[in-house]
Amino acid sequence: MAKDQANGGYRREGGYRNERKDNWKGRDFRGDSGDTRDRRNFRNDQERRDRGERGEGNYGRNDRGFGRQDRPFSHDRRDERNRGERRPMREEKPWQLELKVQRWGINGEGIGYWNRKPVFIPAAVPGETVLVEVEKEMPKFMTARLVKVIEASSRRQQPPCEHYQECGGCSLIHVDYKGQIQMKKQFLEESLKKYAGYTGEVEPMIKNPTVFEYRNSLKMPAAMVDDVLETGLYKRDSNDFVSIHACAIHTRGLEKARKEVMDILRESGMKAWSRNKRGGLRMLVMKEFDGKVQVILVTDPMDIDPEITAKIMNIPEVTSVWQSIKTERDPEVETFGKVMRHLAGDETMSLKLGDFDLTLLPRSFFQLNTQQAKVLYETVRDMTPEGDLIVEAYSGIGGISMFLHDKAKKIIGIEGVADAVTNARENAKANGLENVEFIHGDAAEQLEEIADNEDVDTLVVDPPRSGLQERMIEAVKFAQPKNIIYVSCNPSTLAKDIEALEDYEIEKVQPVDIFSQTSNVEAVVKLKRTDE
Ligand SMILES: C[S@@+](CC[C@H](N)C(=O)[O-])C[C@H]1O[C@@H](n2cnc3c(N)ncnc32)[C@H](O)[C@@H]1O
Repeated sequence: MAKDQANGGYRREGGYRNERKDNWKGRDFRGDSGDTRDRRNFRNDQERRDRGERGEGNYGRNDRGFGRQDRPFSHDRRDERNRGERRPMREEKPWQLELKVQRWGINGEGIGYWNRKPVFIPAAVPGETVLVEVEKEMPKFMTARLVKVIEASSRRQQPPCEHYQECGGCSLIHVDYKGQIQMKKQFLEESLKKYAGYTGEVEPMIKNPTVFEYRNSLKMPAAMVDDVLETGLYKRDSNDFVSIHACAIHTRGLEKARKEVMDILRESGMKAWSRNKRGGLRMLVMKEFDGKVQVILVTDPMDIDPEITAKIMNIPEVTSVWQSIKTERDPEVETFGKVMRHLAGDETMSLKLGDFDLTLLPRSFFQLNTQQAKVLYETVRDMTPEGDLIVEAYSGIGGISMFLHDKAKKIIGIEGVADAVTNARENAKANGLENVEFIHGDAAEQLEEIADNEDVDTLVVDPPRSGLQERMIEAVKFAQPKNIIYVSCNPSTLAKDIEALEDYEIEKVQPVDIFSQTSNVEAVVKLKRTDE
């Protein structure tokens, strides 16, 4: 893709949607291409893989929904075996194989087979014939790096990103949008079938009208590269830092402001944190809503020069600057440390979502795609029956509860992050919603307490990727709501949770595309108690 020199990124004219497919035949792939944006995610994926969850039969047993040319043919596997590749002796590395890609993996990788063993190949597309280099052989699966596409899928497209081979964040960016939607729907269908025994309808995906430049927040680690402060990511399965100069899914406002913030930090002489020195930038976190940007500098213990803060505040889009101090004692998986300092501008971010004005503090969660958050909330509203009491567990800053305000006499949201509860209460008040209230606490504990005193008509849950904890499954069984609206960003945990709930059957499954270019799948499922 041509670079816009002045911008240091991509040409903006025409947007990314106009990117054309390339001829991929014979293209040489170098470097890694796994899920590397967030090491935490990678570890989760790796753990899942190690537990075998991602192995045989997880989904995509057939390539339903793909074009004829993409379908695996019955002779494919025999061909692979007949090619007679043998495992090389140690000294013969690298070990290369030519494989036919048979189906999708749950992280958007292609899966081929070698001697009946699944081979996970990031950046490969079902239907393709590829040359791969084996990276790892485990008892039940293998992982491999794509070296060359010998025969390309018609779904393959030129990724509009110079970093895509190293940054696995957008694990489907090499697939056209139709192919992305097919992969996601298939993942959802297969998960529901495998874990929940559901073979009914899955509604057509509600598409994302803005498939690039939609992501309203970024979290990027900092490092020194040739003595220059950079933000980027860690390569798959390693501690190797890669500078990211332009991201195709961050909003334009975020990317513009990020470049300006980094210029200011470099000019000021700020260094990246390193283990053997005190002070320094660990991570840059930024959010953009309605054209306004919040900057959060996550640092080792240090004072930030007020001149730096003033310069950052001078960037036209920036309305808020915070510092989070993170030490070795803070959990590595947490983005922020215990100490948050408000340095300048507004304390909260504000945004308009449909008819509602919402505010949020740095620690509060909000959906990564603002436009699709509204669509998601409207979908939840449309699928929620009227009743006396609706409880929303995992309510964040209260958006869903607020969208449901006229569906019940009372709506109670439960949220574990105190700042988010503060925001949710203020949001309900500011929007004049007297029947919507919020409790700070653990979803399971609070749901049990509510259900001890009142009948819950509908329970809405929107848990993290890990799904409902065992304790929450027990709490739901105790509360026995007539309906459950399950908002999920992970089909595997969604389907397992539905199975664990036992007394509920699926009435409707509505996928909503929120995270285009990535393999993340969002879905809203309506469940009804079977004895109702
Ligand atoms: C996927 S977010 C959904 C937030 C909200 N529904 C929205 O649309 O913005 C999950 C939320 O669950 C909260 N959470 C995670 N574990 C929790 C628990 N055990 N009890 C209560 N809230 C929890 C997180 O802080 C986060 O705000």
